[in-house]
Amino acid sequence: MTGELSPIDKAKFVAARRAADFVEDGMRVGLGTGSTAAWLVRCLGEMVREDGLKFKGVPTSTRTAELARDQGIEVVSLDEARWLDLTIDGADEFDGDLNLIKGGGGALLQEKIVATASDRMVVIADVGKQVETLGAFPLPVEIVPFGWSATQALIEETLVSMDVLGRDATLRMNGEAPFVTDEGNFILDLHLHRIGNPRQMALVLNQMPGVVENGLFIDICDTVVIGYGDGRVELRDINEGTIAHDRLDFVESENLFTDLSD
Ligand SMILES: O=C[C@H](O)[C@H](O)[C@H](O)COP(=O)(O)O
Repeated sequence: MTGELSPIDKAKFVAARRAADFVEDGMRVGLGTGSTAAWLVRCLGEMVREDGLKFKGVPTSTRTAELARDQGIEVVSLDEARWLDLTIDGADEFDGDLNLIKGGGGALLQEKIVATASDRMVVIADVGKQVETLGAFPLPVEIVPFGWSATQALIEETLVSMDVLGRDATLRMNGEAPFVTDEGNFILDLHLHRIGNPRQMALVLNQMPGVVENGLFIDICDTVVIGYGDGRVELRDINEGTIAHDRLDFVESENLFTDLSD
């Protein structure tokens, strides 16, 4: 069964499985969105059902909320939890300073609010998400629908003077209609290729009237769990660098892996 899954899926799985061990009884935990975070939610569901793990999960999207409930996880809102011990989420890119691009799945706004309300953010990612400089992945920016093309024009104009290689901002579509986020907004994907100064970019974007939030997560992530297709995982901490190398035994975890991928 494991042989039918791609190395990238295995890498996502092992990162998620390793990070699930950070969750302890009684914690309030932010649950990310995306394919890697979905592995995490399934792993945690298994731990709730099989091992009696007890924690409250705060989802970062309606789809994560649905999956978490299906898995038997107790789901509460951020307003009920107020403050979280931990958030575990995926990323589209991470750099050497553990700064991130997120929002490929359109959930960046709730993800940033939840991660910022947490004592610790752990990112789970396959090694292909690691980059020297952020920006090859188009940067998602959540904008209000009103006057969206004026916001698009303002962003493109502003990018001309910044340390980026591209300036196209394309409206994300869902078939024939604009993609709409859980908060009822649109997404512009900025094709920058290289973001020389992510901190400055994040500040400049968030100062524009139509912009709600951008997908740059600066100084938010504390730890990255990097998964490899052969089962290896590396834990990298913002202060201490690499803190552990592990390997998940696919033979031992094959049942879990098989059950979860159904
Ligand atoms: O909006 C989506 C999120 O930021 C995801 O965490 C990110 O796009 C990574 O997703 P995936 O794990 O599917 O690559």
